[in-house]
Amino acid sequence: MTTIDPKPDTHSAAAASQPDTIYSTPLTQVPGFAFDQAVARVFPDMIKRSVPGYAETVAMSGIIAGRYAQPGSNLYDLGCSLGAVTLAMRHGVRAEGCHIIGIDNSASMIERAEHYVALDEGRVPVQMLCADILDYPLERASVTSLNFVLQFIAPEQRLALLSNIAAATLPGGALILSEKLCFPEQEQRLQDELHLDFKRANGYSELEIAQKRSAIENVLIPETEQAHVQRLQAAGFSQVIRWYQCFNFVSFLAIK
Ligand SMILES: Nc1ncnc2c1ncn2[C@@H]1O[C@H](C[S@+](CC[C@H]([NH3+])C(=O)[O-])CC(=O)[O-])[C@@H](O)[C@H]1O
Ligand SMILES: O=C(O)C(=O)Cc1ccccc1
Repeated sequence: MTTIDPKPDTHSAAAASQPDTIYSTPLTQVPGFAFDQAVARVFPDMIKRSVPGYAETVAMSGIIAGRYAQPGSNLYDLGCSLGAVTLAMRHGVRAEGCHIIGIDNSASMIERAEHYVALDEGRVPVQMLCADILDYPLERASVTSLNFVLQFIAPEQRLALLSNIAAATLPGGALILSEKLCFPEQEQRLQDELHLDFKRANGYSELEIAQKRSAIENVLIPETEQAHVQRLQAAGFSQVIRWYQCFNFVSFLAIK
């Protein structure tokens, strides 16, 4: 029997991460959040402690890649950061002749991602590129991942990006879209509280939580589930399902 070996945690950055203390001391002015060197250094710890369900979306990207990868096609990890999804897809793919391309416009992220990919012993060729996903030409895509990335793209550019992805996707191909959601007022309060409790339980102080919140305001712009589903359909995907949700973080599977 062939078994899938997801391994993203031991193979990638997660094992070697430094603790996230970026917002632990009071800042006179909190700068807008950026994926710079300081963030890249602590990223595995930061995302694990900040995004409920992150490990599951990464691991299941490998499972989804196993089902949807087509022979001789490309798999894209757009906004790949340190390449966690890239490596999960690499260990999930069974089809022959596939290539995986990870793209991120943060040089600090790509530099580190290349290191983790070099340490990984996968059969499928992987390329890590420092580029803007808004103008990178995609082709012959069977599986594309946007794992908590669209939320950082200006809202007016989101439809064009998704339309480009859909146009480059082979019939029957898939897009995995993971996002922070927003909700009608009452549910928003409840989901926010649960997310805050998650951060507290992971050791973040009230100061860290408050300063991070201020840093991501107007940088991470969440939308409703309805807005995402409608836009995915408008972009050219014929079927959209929500396959996962943990508090205010969700993942959709869109099929062309
Ligand atoms: N226009 C752009 N072009 C390229 N990259 C971009 C752009 N805008 C933002 N990014 C990149 O998108 C990534 C978002 S993090 C993704 C986690 C990863 N997917 C993971 O599964 O570990 C999510 C988070 O931190 O919440 C960063 O590395 C940015 O540099
Ligand atoms: O920390 C938060 O509140 C988030 O919404 C998630 C996040 C995770 C990593 C970088 C920026 C935002």
